[in-house]
Amino acid sequence: MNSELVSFGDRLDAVFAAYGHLCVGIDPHAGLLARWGRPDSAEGARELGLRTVEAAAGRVGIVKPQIAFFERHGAAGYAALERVLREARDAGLMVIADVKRGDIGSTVEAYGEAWLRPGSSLEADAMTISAYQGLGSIEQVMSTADATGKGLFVLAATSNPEAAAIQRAVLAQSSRAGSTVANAVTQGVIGWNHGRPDAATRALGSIGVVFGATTDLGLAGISTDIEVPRPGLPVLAPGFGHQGAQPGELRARFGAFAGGVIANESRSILEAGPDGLVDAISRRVDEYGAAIA
Ligand SMILES: O=C(O)c1cc(=O)[nH]c(=O)n1[C@@H]1O[C@H](COP(=O)(O)O)[C@@H](O)[C@H]1O
Repeated sequence: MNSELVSFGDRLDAVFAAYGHLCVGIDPHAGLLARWGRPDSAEGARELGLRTVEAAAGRVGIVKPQIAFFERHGAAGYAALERVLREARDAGLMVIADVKRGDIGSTVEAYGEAWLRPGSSLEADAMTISAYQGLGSIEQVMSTADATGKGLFVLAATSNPEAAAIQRAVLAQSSRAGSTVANAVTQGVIGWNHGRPDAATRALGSIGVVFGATTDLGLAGISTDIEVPRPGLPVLAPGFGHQGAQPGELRARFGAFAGGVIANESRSILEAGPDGLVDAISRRVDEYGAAIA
């Protein structure tokens, strides 16, 4: 990594210190657009996104646009998304592009170029990614993220109940035989961060995992009372708010991982509508602040 580049993990650590752990999701569902009095179109999605960016800036540090809700409007949706991404980054927000990509290594690299390359019209600070094709398939993009100050969040133990059948399955082969899929992904990411040359000096790594806030991590084979070797593990945690998890449960649910948790709420905040957004965000900031203190 070039010596002047600030790693994603260091930037995230600074965001936590300045703004706390809340991440506002930008998910322009059709139902939310109706509630906002906006059309279910690319234009409506752009307006919801820009208004959310405006309300989030200076109050929270991170936003997570869910790309599916822009993609469903085709090319116009992508133009809307480009604008939202740019305005969010210009406003100083850290942006996690929720794209959940994954493929053979050479194709994953192309996804990395789209979402993480500095100067790309879709540039974000981090993206969500699936290691379903093997952790080896995302190694190159993990290296690229490290080298360019970007981050990745690898799906490990997601918030949807139907994920359990696959994510709790136990590996029969490999160096992690006997481990659940969820834990193998988690340990692989922890090991990657720990293996970076500057690991000992970093508070947080640049590669994180996704743990649903509604997920029983113990049942997924992930121990929350382990000592995580430096650097700490960034954890994108959706499932708060609409899906049922409450800010006050954060420490109990995440244990040793709590310090790295990015608590995402989308619908539960956006439901406040354009006029109630600032209040809804401010209230949650306080609740997570108390939960993490
Ligand atoms: O990667 C994600 O963000 C994600 C992972 C997961 O396990 N569960 C999950 O809900 N998500 C996303 O997080 C957001 C949750 O939205 P709300 O339930 O409205 O807060 C959606 O954009 C989901 O696609």
